[in-house]
Amino acid sequence: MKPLIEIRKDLHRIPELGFQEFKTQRYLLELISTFHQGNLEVHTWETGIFVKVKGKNPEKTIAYRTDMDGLPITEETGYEFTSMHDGLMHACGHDLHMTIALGLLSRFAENPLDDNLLFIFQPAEEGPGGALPMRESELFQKLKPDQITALHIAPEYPVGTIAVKEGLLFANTSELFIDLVGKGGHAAYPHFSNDMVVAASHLVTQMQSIVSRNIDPLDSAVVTIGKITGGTKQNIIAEKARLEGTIRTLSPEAMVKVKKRIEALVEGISHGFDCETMIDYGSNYRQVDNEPDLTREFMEFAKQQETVNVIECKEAMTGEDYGYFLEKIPGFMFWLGVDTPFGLHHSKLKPQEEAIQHAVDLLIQYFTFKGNRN
Ligand SMILES: CC(=O)N[C@@H](CCC[C@H](N)C(=O)O)C(=O)O
Repeated sequence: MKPLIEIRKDLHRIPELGFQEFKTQRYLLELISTFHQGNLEVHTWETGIFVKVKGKNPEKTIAYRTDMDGLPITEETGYEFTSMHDGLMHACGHDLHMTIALGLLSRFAENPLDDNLLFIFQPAEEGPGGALPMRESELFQKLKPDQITALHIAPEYPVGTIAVKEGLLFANTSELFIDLVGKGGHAAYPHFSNDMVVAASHLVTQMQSIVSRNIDPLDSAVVTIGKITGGTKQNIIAEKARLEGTIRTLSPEAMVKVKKRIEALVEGISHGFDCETMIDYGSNYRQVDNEPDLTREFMEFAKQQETVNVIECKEAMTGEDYGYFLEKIPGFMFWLGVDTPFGLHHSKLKPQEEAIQHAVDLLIQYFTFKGNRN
């Protein structure tokens, strides 16, 4: 097999958006077809893939899940293997996550464990969310694992460090799209128009009070508007404006509360500015809740590995639709240190590639510990 570092470069060159991971799927299938096939069962699902490695004497199935999609970001890493797809980039580490899965799969294809392993290559993590429909698919119901593991790269930790905690690791998320429609007109005659740039600006400012005034200070939430569009030209009053954002909370209850407040403020804007408003919550992800016993066992196991530094971290406001797998299957996710100054979703994100082999070595040990009975 090609060195893992080269595989990661190949995958890095071809980022694709959610449910459009056609080249990525083809690349993965071609590579997997070069692995020892005797113990493998390969199934495609939409642009994703399930690969079962049949165990020698299986009593259970242990799953490893990786995401597959990239982000709509124009890459600025300066890599010689930079994205070949204009405006798209693997800026959240899914190229590394997939490479780690391939490293594990090639190893266990040749040397199966007593138990079955299931590799889940999941599309559309960044949106609209592949985990829930994949989990609900007939295929998954047939292959259903007893335990599941996943990792996410962490720019802030050195290579060799993993960070994890029992219970809540990632937040509940909801996308947020708000459309405002008023009345356009000549910039010199504001009194004949109904300006949606002004209405949208008020709404953005008002929404800042939700976290500071409606959420218990000892709880936490995020309301971020990441994109505003509106209007057509500098001397035309904008008839339409659109806000695009995301909501993050540490409990499903707080998510309901934040949404209620947004709805009340949006209704206020539509009365106050005499405009039409529409709210769309896009895709919603369930919190990532690590099952305590398996997480503790994994942490204890990892601490015994000489090359691994284990940190007990705090929960983060990032989201992950992997939470939907954890809703039904006991398991956990952990952060993998990749030591880079630029954060997730940044156009200059350059994870240290040694982290790949580090994760593969750790997970070979861990799956062998969990899936062999001698
Ligand atoms: C790990 C990570 O960065 N995940 C994404 C998940 C996207 C959630 C959804 N599309 C949203 O924007 O709310 C994140 O942004 O946390």
